[in-house]
Amino acid sequence: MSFEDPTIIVALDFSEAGAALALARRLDPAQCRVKVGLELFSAEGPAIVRTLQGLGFSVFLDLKFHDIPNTVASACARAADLGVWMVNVHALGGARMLAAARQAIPAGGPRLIGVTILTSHGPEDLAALGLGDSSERVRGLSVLCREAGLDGVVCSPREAHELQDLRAGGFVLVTPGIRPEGAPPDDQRRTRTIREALAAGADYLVVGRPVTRAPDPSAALAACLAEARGAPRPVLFDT
Ligand SMILES: O=C(O)c1cc(=O)[nH]c(=O)n1[C@@H]1O[C@H](COP(=O)(O)O)[C@@H](O)[C@H]1O
Repeated sequence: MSFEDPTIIVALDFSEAGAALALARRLDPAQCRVKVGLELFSAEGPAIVRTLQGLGFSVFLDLKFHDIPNTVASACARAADLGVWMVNVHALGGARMLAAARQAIPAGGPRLIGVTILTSHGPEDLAALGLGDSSERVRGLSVLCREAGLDGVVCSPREAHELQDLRAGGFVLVTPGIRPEGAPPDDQRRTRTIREALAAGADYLVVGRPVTRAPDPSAALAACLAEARGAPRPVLFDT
């Protein structure tokens, strides 16, 4: 892990700016990035993004856009205006929606990432949705995202090792569903530890409650960083 490229993204899932900023101020922007998701953005809007940027954080705007191509493209353009580091859309929006999102983000704008299959989905959820096996589905959607020119995907750390061939050329794997050994999964279903996720070839790890709801969030993040530093990483052969 280097100063320029923190691997861990802390999910600031809070209901208002005060709590989110109190937590952010205990974190070091050189050590982690932060994610603003549906809850915090719905409460505080673009202002919270700008405040976090002002504190020195690069921000992943996680609003998981999923709509008709024109609507998603316009939303991506507005996200790019905010100067965020990363933004995501649902891969299940399909090839035309992904292509429209890609076109809407200017060169040098945020990294555009496709959410494949949510890490909260287990086999029963996938069966009920008619989506079948998660690894096959994640691979198919990841290929779709790559073909549309996206910069990477969100997948579970359980699928990361099967997507290593797609990482050539800088396509990144972002993995939420991170839980320390023995910790409760909460609503997540496809989880792994930090060490396992990095060993499987994830590029960025999204960590929420294990840090933000810890009695000492700074110590919890320090433990995550130590685990990340000690993790083996697969060698990436660029073809
Ligand atoms: O796109 C995401 O960030 C995301 C995708 C996914 O499949 N699963 C998932 O958990 N997330 C987000 O990652 C974070 C995980 O939080 P914790 O479960 O608290 O670690 C939440 O903010 C989710 O919204």
